[in-house]
Amino acid sequence: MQVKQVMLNNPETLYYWQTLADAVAVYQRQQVNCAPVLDADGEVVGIITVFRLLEALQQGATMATPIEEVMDRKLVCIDEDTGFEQVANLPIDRLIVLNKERRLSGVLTRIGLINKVHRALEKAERELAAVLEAVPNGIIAVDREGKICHINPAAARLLDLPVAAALEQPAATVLAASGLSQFLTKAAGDQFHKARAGDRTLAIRRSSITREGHEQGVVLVLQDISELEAISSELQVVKSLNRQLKSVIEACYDGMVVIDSQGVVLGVNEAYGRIMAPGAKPLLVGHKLQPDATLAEDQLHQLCCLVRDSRKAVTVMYQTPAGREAILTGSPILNEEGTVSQVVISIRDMTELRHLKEEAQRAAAEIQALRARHLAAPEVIRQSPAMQRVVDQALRVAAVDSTVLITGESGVGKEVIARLIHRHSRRCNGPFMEINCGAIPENLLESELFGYEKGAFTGASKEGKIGLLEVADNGTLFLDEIGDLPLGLQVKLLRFLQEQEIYRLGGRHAIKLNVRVLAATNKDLARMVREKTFREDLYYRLNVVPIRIPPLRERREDILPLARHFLEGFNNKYGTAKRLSFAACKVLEAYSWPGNVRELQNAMERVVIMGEGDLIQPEHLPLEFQGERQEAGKTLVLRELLPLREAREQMERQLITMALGQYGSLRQAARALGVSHSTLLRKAQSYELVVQNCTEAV
Ligand SMILES: Nc1ncnc2c1ncn2[C@@H]1O[C@H](COP(=O)(O)OP(=O)(O)OP(=O)(O)O)[C@@H](O)[C@H]1O
Repeated sequence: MQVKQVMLNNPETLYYWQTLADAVAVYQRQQVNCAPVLDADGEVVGIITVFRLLEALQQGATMATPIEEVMDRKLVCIDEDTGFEQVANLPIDRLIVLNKERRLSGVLTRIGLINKVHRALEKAERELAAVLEAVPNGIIAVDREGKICHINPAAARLLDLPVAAALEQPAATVLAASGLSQFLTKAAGDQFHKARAGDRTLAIRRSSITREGHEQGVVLVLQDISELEAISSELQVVKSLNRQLKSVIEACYDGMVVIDSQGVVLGVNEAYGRIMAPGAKPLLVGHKLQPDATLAEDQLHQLCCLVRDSRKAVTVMYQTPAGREAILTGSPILNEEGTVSQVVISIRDMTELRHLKEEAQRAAAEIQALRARHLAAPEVIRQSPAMQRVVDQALRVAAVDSTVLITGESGVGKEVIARLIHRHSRRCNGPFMEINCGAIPENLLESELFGYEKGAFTGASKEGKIGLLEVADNGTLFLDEIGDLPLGLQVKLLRFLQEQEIYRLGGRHAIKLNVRVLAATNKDLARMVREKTFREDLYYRLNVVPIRIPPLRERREDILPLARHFLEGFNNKYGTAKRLSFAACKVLEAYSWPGNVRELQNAMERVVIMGEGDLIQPEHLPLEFQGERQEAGKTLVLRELLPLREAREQMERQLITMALGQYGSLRQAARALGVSHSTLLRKAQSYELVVQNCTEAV
């Protein structure tokens, strides 16, 4: 055979020879013991070892001899398809590569093999390095000894150190500087962890590199999530703000609609439907407002246009088809260019608000009335037949719903009787309201009684006010000092008594009520009618049932029971134990009591507070009592200037009362007064006095 050349395992070195002897010499010189054999075309046709070659040559072998026959036993045969990776770890020195016909196609020594593997690995490594450099995540590979065997630029950047300073360094030390060494240990597991490194937030994941179940190293993947975190927290804030805004709008008692510049509804709450279009199809987000769709929608559309054009907040009033009154305020939201990007419309239901206010006022007034009623339980103390008659009358009249006019001097107990009537009437569970017509200026009195609508007059409260008549609905209104009611109001009161309905000041709607009116006066209303200072029609309307309470001096039997009643009350109040001496009782009984029961009540309180000792003597009583005692029987006491006719009437009334009280008989009394029996009877009748033993009620 003609062997032209032998290629040694070192591919860079080619040796040419003419004879086999040359080849053998090359082998020996290179100190190798095997080599491929190439044919004349340069194709590797076999492998041959030095010793086997010599041996085979000696035995006359040719290149056609099967390879197994000349193969060194230490060699392993592989075919061309077997990968380098699979044989790289085999404990062999030589590798023979066969072609398909199982003929030798090449040979690799360990060095050549490793070189080849290395080259492949280096290529793969270069490709991997390029990939690792390109990825934005930081990657740190740590070998079995715990040293960093790879760190990509992203990781070096995140840890703020040069790649060279980290490579081959103990990973625990390098990562300790950034506080990340804990993630090297198995305890960190293979899930993501969040950690701070400098001013960054990192997501870290640890992966083990294992071979045959043993950990060979660790790879840490680092990701900078600072921006992500910031964006995510911003997103959270925006989401939560959005949620808050939605719930605020929804929780609003007022209606709210947000509309964009094109008239498309961006948001609407439930209150909108309740106020503007109850029961109608709801206004939906995304709906474009149409000018002529519904009244409510048309209103929104118009308001939106007004706000868009003026770029200012606009307020309009709107009356819903159901008769509700609403105030709509549209406010613009301007964008950076200064044009209106959205319009926020708030809708306030004034009807509801007004009703609520009235309800609250009524409730407050009723509470006050209830309290007053419970606090002032009218215990009517009486001993005299005259007062007993008054009480009987009151109880009788309580059962019917008529108007009552209670007359009598100041402090006789008119209010007490009024309360008694209310308490025993069907209305006793309703309010008892009272007003002193003489204590309130005329202009105020009207609004107090009838109430007023908002803006009815200058200075009126914006929301309007409910009047006492309305508060007293289903109850009783006690008009004290009715004689002081101005003429203008007398007309209004009369109208109310006839119609049982009122108009508030500035109001156009009649309000139906169910109120019983009790009136009281210490004035002579009949005379006022004559003098045209009190309306006759009202007088007769009020005077349906008249009750006259006699002054205390005309019912002296009541003085001591009342005095003891008040004394007991004040003893309880002030923790005293005062009682009246016989002499003091006589003084009290003799006194004329111009201030009536109220004066007696005040006197008892003064004595309890000021008097010394428990037994009240005449000297403990107010000075005017003593003076009158001395003067009593001699002269008539006048305390104030009054018209002669009134003085004469008072005097006559007193004298007739005294005479009747003293003699008990009309004739004897007439004789004592020096008038005829019929004159006395006529006068007693005109003064509405009771004449006992002679006639019944006069
Ligand atoms: N018969 C009575 N029994 C118990 N207390 C009485 C009686 N009469 C009057 N009083 C008390 O005397 C005081 C005055 O009574 P009241 O206010 O009813 O009189 P009035 O006639 O309405 O007075 P005015 O004309 O000033 O309005 C009240 O404190 C009342 O409680």
